[in-house]
Amino acid sequence: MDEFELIRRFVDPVARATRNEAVRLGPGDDGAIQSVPAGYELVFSIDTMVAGVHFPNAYPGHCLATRALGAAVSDLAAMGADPVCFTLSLTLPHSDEAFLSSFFQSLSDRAQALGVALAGGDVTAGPLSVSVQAHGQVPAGAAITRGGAKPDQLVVVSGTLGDAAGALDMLDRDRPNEYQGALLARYHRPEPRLALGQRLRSMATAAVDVSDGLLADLGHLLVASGCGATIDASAVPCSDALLRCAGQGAGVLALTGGDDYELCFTLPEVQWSDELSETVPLTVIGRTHPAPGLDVVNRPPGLNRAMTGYDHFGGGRE
Ligand SMILES: Nc1ncnc2c1ncn2[C@@H]1O[C@H](COP(=O)(O)OP(=O)(O)O)[C@@H](O)[C@H]1O
Ligand SMILES: Cc1ncc(C[n+]2csc(CCOP(=O)(O)OP(=O)(O)O)c2C)c(N)n1
Ligand SMILES: [Mg+2]
Repeated sequence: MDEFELIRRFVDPVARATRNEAVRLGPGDDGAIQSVPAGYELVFSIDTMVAGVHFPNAYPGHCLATRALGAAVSDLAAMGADPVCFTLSLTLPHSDEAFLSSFFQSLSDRAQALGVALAGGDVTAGPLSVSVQAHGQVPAGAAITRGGAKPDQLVVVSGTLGDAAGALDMLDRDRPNEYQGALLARYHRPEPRLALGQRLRSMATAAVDVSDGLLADLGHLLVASGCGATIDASAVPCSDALLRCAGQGAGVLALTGGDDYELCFTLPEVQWSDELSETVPLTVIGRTHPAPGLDVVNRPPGLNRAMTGYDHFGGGRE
């Protein structure tokens, strides 16, 4: 199958199935055209996933599609944006039909569920990697950035942390038990917290999605905001599945493991209410303060000072 047949057979049907009215021109031209309503701003972000780095070298096409799209759209959630469309850059060692059908079928299903249209992309031959640029929109001025946290605000996280990192050493398991299966699902199928991000638009002062690890990503938020925080490690939410699979190791995974794509955000205390947890459970894990730095109390066994999260040039989890 040549490049153009691949586009005709696999890309075009997904573009048709996911099409929305904001995409005025989809795949087929030199560029795509997206209309942004008056009073809105475009939010966009690109993420690349490389075989052997972000996913195992032997990885089913359908898992790769859900993982790459979920991770990319998660950045829109962290900004409080409404998802609109995406472009896809695919580098493939060869045009394997079975792999491509599985990849594009799952891409189509997931894109429809997340409300993003495939607007364009690129296909090249080479070592397997996938880049997804996600586009969203927000009312002008309403995006949540990493830089708005102020001292004496709550530090909150969604869902549970450490699950996807807990799955790393079971990725090649044929028959996972129920708990291992739950962790693997978190790794293969990231769930961008879109509804939460949109809800937080008028409330959170800063937000980040947890891709590298909580300590690393919250650290980025604090540096951007020019303040510090103290968090209680024993308050960081871990799933039952992680506790059963990782035991004593769960605490370190929750603080330093990446790939969960939960949101971590700061909130003035007056904005806190239980009903914020409607779409996903939320947990207050600490509070910001004027002095820079991230302090962790009730540190779990095995957490050393240098561990924060994934660094591509620092040898993985530091
Ligand atoms: N090659 C690059 N060119 C321009 N900006 C970059 C590049 N790599 C990273 N950045 C920017 O640096 C910031 C941090 O990147 P990253 O850690 O990848 O963010 P995220 O976790 O949201 O994907 C982002 O704002 C991103 O746009
Ligand atoms: C097979 C495999 N999958 C996943 C990981 C863990 N991992 C790889 S990259 C990464 C960080 C997230 O990727 P990055 O490109 O930094 O995403 P971004 O922060 O830009 O969203 C993590 C936690 C691993 N070590 N091995
Ligand atoms: Mg990135």
